[in-house]
Amino acid sequence: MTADTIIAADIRINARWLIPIEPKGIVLDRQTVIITGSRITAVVSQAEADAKYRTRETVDLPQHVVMPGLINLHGHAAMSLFRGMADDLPLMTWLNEHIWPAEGNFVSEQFIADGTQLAMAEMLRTGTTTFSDMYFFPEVAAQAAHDVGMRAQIAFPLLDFPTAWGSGPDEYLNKGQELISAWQGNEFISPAIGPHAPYTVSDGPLERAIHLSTETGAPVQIHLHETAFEVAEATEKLGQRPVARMQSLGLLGPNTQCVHMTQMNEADIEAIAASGAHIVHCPESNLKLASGLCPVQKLADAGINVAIGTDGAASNNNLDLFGELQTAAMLAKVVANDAAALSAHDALTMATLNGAKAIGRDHELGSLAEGKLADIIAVDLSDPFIQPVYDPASHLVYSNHGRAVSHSWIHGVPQLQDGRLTRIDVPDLMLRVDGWRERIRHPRNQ
Ligand SMILES: CSC[C@H]1O[C@@H](n2cnc3c(O)ncnc32)[C@H](O)[C@@H]1O
Ligand SMILES: [Zn+2]
Repeated sequence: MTADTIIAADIRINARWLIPIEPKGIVLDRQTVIITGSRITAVVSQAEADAKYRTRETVDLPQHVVMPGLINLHGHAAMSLFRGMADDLPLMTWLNEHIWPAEGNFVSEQFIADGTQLAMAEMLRTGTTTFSDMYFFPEVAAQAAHDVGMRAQIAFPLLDFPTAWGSGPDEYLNKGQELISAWQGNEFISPAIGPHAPYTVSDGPLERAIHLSTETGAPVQIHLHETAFEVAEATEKLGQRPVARMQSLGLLGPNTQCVHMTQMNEADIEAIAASGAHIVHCPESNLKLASGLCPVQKLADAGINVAIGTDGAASNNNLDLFGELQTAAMLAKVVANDAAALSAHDALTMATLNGAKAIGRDHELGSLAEGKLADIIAVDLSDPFIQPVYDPASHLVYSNHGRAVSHSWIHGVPQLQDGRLTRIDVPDLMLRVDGWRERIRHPRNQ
């Protein structure tokens, strides 16, 4: 090889193991990922990298598995400030008696800025590089994610009633339109439309949300079939199950992400499959609020794309997507009565490529391949809790927790180095978070 055949690049990551996600089920040994600017320009053996590439930086990860960054497809980031505030309650009691009153008292632009940063710190520490958010002041959340350099789908909220962010559907939709105009086409932030749920949004605003989605191409994300109560109440009051109502309104389609999806019958599954809508599975929130079970394997067998999300830290109570995968894989087996349901590799695909598909970005995110964006994580498998290593995919899902994530890059920019965040001032953030704890827990607010 002569000097002029040597290729110049920016970063070289030498990994002990590599899980590219595509092709599915593959684990490669001693591979190198080459990054040039924001993209992966090669995935080659370390010997080939030695011969062909010269980079300005080399990162040796001799005990690590390298894979695409995780995609947390459903959450309410700033609700991290309400973590542990109201536990052991069913959904409607949790919302009506605790969360909605607290949101009325505390949600403001500063609450969103600080809470979103807290959530991003946790997500980055545990391997997430792209997240989806549905919460108030989405313009503040979008700016917060952009400032840190995280990728995010930011869905503006749509409800029938007033909140800290607006007086009702007209204002939510007007402000939402502004959010879409401001961020559409941005490489980091994808604006989206977030009608809260069938029981909080009536037909008129839902139809306007569908129209806005068709007009702008912005995806819709909605909580749907979260609890048995939701389905029973809708059936009794409206004579229709929520999935059927969404189908007749025209909300189901390839640009729609349905979150939770418990209590599904055969007709619901058929309707979702035929529409091409995506499902976002949130197993830990479903378990903690005793909401119900999502039949993940059955949905996948029906050809539905199933992604995964943590939901907010007030109902989970963490944003560790590796922990969520463990729960998802374990639960899928019981629900399907089949220990082979949702294998470790299927679970990893759910948190990467399936998430990318749901937001329409699988051409550039969700796997490690030449030309894709350099959103990459490394997990250190050297600790006793994760040894010995026969199959790194098994450990990532069944033995790991996000605490073993050591490095991450988003758009080729390092976000986590040896477990330390590069773009968030954690001590300063903790002071602000503690200020919120004092305000929220002050006796006058009890
Ligand atoms: C439309 S802004 C988000 C709105 O949703 C509330 N919320 C948080 N978690 C859940 C959940 O699991 N189901 C339904 N609603 C949820 C949040 O508190 C905001 O008010
Ligand atoms: Zn939610």
